[in-house]
Amino acid sequence: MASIRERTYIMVKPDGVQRGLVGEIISRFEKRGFKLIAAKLASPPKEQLEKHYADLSSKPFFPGLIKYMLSGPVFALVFEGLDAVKTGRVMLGATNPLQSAAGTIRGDYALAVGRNICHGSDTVENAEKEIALWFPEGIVQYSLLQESMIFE
Ligand SMILES: Nc1ncnc2c1ncn2[C@@H]1O[C@H](COP(=O)(O)OP(=O)(O)OP(=O)(O)O)[C@@H](O)[C@H]1O
Repeated sequence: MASIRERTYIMVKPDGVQRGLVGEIISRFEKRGFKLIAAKLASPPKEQLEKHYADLSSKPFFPGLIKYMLSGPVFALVFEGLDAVKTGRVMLGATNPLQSAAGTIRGDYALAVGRNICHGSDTVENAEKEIALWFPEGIVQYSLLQESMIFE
């Protein structure tokens, strides 16, 4: 059964930050009912981005992906809530924005796969690894007072 304590790592990529979409992306997750438990603007070193995307290191687009991710700051976020990983991916839309449904973040704000605005964890296991990589200092613990209005 899906947990209401499931966590996902969401990252606004450099194009999303430059285009002023940080607030919009946070707002969509907050309005959906997800609890914001960590957030920061960061300029990560190349090694951290290579670690984050290690599973793609053999892809031909990998060098371009790392260059793009190094082109400006990213905004790192962790949200908690029911089925956060899968629902977060649905909210982001398909990897290639040309295939992303309207109403999704990529479907509303992006056109190119190499400029697709945001990242979202693809499994619960990867989410936990990514949260540890991006927030070694830990996340913020607090109670969401409106929780009984979001979950049964
Ligand atoms: N064919 C491609 N050309 C250029 N960039 C690509 C291509 N495929 C993927 N990417 C970039 O690599 C990122 C990671 O690809 P992956 O297949 O893991 O998709 P994803 O899980 O939807 O994306 P993300 O991990 O960023 O959420 C994509 O979001 C995109 O920025």
